[in-house]
Amino acid sequence: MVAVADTVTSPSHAPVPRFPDMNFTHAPNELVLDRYTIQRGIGMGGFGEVYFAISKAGKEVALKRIQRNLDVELRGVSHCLNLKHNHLVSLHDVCRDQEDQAWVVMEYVDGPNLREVFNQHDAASTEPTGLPMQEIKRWFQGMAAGVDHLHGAGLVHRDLKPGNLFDDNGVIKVGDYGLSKFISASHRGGHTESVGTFHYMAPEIGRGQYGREIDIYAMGVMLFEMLTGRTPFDGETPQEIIIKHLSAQPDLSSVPTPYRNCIASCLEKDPSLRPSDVGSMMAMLPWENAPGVYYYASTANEADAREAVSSQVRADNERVNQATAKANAASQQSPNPIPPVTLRNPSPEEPIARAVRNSFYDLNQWWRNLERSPGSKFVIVIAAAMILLINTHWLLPMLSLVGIFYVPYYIIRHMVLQISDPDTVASSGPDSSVNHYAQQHAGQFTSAVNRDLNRPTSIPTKPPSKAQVQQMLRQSLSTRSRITQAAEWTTSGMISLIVAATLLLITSVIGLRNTTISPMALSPYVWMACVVWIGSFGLLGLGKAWESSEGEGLVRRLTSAFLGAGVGVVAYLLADALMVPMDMGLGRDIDATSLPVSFYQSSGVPKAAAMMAHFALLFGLLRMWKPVDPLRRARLSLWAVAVAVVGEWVVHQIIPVPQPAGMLIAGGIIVMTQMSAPWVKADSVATLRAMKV
Ligand SMILES: Nc1ncnc2c1ncn2[C@@H]1O[C@H](COP(=O)(O)OP(=O)(O)OP(=O)(O)O)[C@@H](O)[C@H]1O
Repeated sequence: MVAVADTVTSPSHAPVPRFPDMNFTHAPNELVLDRYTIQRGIGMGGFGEVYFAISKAGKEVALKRIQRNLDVELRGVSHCLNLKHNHLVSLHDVCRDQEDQAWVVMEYVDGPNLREVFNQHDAASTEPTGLPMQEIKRWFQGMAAGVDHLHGAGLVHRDLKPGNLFDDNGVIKVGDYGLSKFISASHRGGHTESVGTFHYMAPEIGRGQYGREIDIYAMGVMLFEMLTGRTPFDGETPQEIIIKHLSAQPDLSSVPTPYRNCIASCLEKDPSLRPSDVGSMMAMLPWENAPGVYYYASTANEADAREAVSSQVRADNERVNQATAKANAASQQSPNPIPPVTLRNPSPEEPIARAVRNSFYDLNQWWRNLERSPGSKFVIVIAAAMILLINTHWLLPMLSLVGIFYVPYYIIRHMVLQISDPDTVASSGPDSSVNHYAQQHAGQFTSAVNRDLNRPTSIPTKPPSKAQVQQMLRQSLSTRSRITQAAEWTTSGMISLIVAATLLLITSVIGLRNTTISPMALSPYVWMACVVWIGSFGLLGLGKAWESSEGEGLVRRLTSAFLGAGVGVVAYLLADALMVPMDMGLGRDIDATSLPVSFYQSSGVPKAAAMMAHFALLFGLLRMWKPVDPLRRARLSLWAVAVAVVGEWVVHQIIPVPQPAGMLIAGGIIVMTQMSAPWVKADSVATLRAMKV
């Protein structure tokens, strides 16, 4: 053994040794595995020593030298090499040296691990306190994204704990995944195994069950620790801690209320009672998703998950996770399981977009792992730039062409999926806002119910009534900030703009199929599309403002009528500007001469007042805001469209407007608002009701 840490001549950017007193097997400047020069020892864990080393090409790596007596199945560990994710510490290689010593080569993470952050925080305070909320969110969301990716790939971490979470220049990364599975557990432990390791171990580990629920349990423990500065089950010895895991109930009194339900659920002794996946767990927290982060759901994205791993990995996981399958089968038979709130991304990523994204990711990974000197890398960049420049004459037109076809296809696909997706908690916006909705509804609902019933843990008795569920959902909606609401409104508005453009295309293609296309022929269609969009944008705004309560009917009708009047004015002005003939269809039902002069010209053409009155009556009479309510029964109800069209016809009998434009506008507004407005699917509500909270 050589004491190395204090004799290191490490590069200036290398961090200060964390364990200066430790004895490491390898000394600085020693070449291992024929290509890595040891710089210094970083630390020792349950599996062996970890070194900071530099490859021949100058790349920084962390080398884990597995303890000699451990029985390592390297073939198994190598499966983890397939996993690439922003929130996972990359495993570069797993190999043996000439002495048959096993090594794991991985990405070197410069920043501290969460254990070190906890220690620093503890040192600064006299009694245990939680980390700042922003930090908790950052660490936890990063961990969740990494663990979710592992689970999606069919892997269970098995050793989640603060020491395995790293802060890599602001990006939280999960390390050490998969290793414990391939290293014979019976040999693990050694002199470095600390009591700390046992704080995060789920009770079923003792029975040899290693489903992903053990990771959920560990995440629950860590969330508890981040919030309170203590672990839920503590003790002097491993045995004491294990007994508490097996039998004691966590004391959640020091945990802030919005997090209690989630933690209580994660710390259930019975794995089948825990959230079934990371997405369900995150949905129970009062947080929005980090931008661009989506979670696999237990059932929803299995197809995507399968794509993420090779068949070899799956075969291996099947073998290793048989115990998990048994546990899950048992859980299905167990009485009264709490159904997981599985809320999913409504539109699986478009295949071409995914392929492009993956290619960029692979390119990026290849570049980062490329063992070339900075000089040769520079030459490669210049060569690539030259090749691109020389080919711009055909590349640019081709890209534009792809854009012209691909962008509309992408948008339409996205919209169609939003409507047809059976399990969606729908939203008008991009995926992030869907997840946001899902989280708001599920997470805040459950915590709100518990708050309401003054019940901190999740031991249920009676499911809430439908009215209670609705009230809870509205309550949860009311907690959202104005800025969030405004952002959602704008997103809905953008979606409805696209729907309006699509409607314009469809109606004009049908309407003008036998006519020569001219600006004059096109103008009524453009006019209708504009009016429909303005009407639905206004309604979406009302819907957003009113979504958190049932509201007072008369006030809403009056407000809605005002909005209708505004739509009427805009319709009138636009018709004037676009020179749309406004006398079409007017004489069909009512003789123009019998119309009031203040509303109509002598030719029967409606004045602004007629348009205002018509749409005000329509909007007030039909309660047009109803199709925008996120708790409406169906996302797109054709009944609502039919009612709007018939209602408009009835109003037309009293205050005529051009037809069939009037009916098309009324129907169009209802179609567009329903397609663009967020919606909580009835089944999701039923699932929430079924939760015995
Ligand atoms: N990829 C890495 N980059 C930088 N430091 C690392 C890396 N992996 C591990 N370390 C550090 O090396 C030390 C030992 O890590 P190791 O994972 O072996 O032990 P552990 O997490 O304490 O225990 P266990 O082996 O039970 O997971 C820790 O201080 C850890 O922060």
